[in-house]
Amino acid sequence: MNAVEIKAVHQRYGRLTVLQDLNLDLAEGEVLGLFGHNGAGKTTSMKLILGLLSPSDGQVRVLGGQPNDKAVKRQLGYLPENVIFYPQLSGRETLRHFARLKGAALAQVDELLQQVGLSAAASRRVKTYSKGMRQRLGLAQALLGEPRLLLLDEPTVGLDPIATQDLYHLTDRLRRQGTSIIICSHVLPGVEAHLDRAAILAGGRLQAVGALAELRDEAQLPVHIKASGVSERHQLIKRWTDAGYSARETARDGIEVAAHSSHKLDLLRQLLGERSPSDVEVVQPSLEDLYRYYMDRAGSDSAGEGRA
Ligand SMILES: Nc1ncnc2c1ncn2[C@@H]1O[C@H](COP(=O)(O)OP(=O)(O)OP(=O)(O)O)[C@@H](O)[C@H]1O
Repeated sequence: MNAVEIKAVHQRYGRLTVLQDLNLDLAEGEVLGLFGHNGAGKTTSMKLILGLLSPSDGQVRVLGGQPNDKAVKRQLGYLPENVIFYPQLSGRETLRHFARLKGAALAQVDELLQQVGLSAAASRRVKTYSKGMRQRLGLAQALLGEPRLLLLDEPTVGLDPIATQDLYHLTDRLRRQGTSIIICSHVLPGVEAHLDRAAILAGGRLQAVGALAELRDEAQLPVHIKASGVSERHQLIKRWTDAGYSARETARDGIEVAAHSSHKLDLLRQLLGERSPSDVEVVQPSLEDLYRYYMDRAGSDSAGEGRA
């Protein structure tokens, strides 16, 4: 059974269609990144999964049931984009309040405060918390009741680099325990190593979904080979430029060449065999590169639709 099944969903607000024919599944224990521009439809998709909205058309099933079923809701955890708490309550009181609302064990509260690094601040009022601390409290709130499905909307906003890493280590651990997770984020660097698949939305349409390797295969973006300490690099650059590659000099006897992935090994052999570089790095297209590719493609598609 999939944790989430979204089939042929259209979502309209009045006359505005914000999701068009959305089809998306999430397997149990899978981590999916959901990306898209402002207004692409990410939060709307989350709200459909949470049962806060009913689809105008199509079907959404969550953990084998209806999203608004109470038994299903109890197994969901949600970190909203803007977390709002009662400022007068302490962190611990806040979590106890949410635990009661959710029917989760109060015994979890201190354990979760520790997990998100808020034990020392547990008795302080939330109004004295920094933005990052409030975000961590929001995360602890989402983890109450050991959810089988966790939805995280912009979870790293306000988190410092170590707290961001800790968050991703936590999602890694939850995934190993079988939790299904959807992460919506505009902060792409750092997240890709923690995803099974990425989904890219633009203008309410799903532009791409798959493992990063699959998206790389589809997008056919170039791999960049960078090397430093290359002897007689001008000859090599000339040879590669003549062969149609985009090659250039970089600092400190460096060289950089962009090539289709299928040419990578051949270029590496030439580089390593003849020029004995002091260092070599192969840079695959990043999630950001893929995101930009699919956004550009969506832009030119809709321009095409406009002309038709
Ligand atoms: N309650 C509402 N009534 C009318 N339109 C809405 C409502 N909620 C969202 N929208 C519109 O639906 C579209 C998708 O919004 P949504 O919040 O899902 O986008 P998002 O991808 O989460 O954006 P962001 O990255 O800015 O959070 C936008 O055009 C938005 O203006």
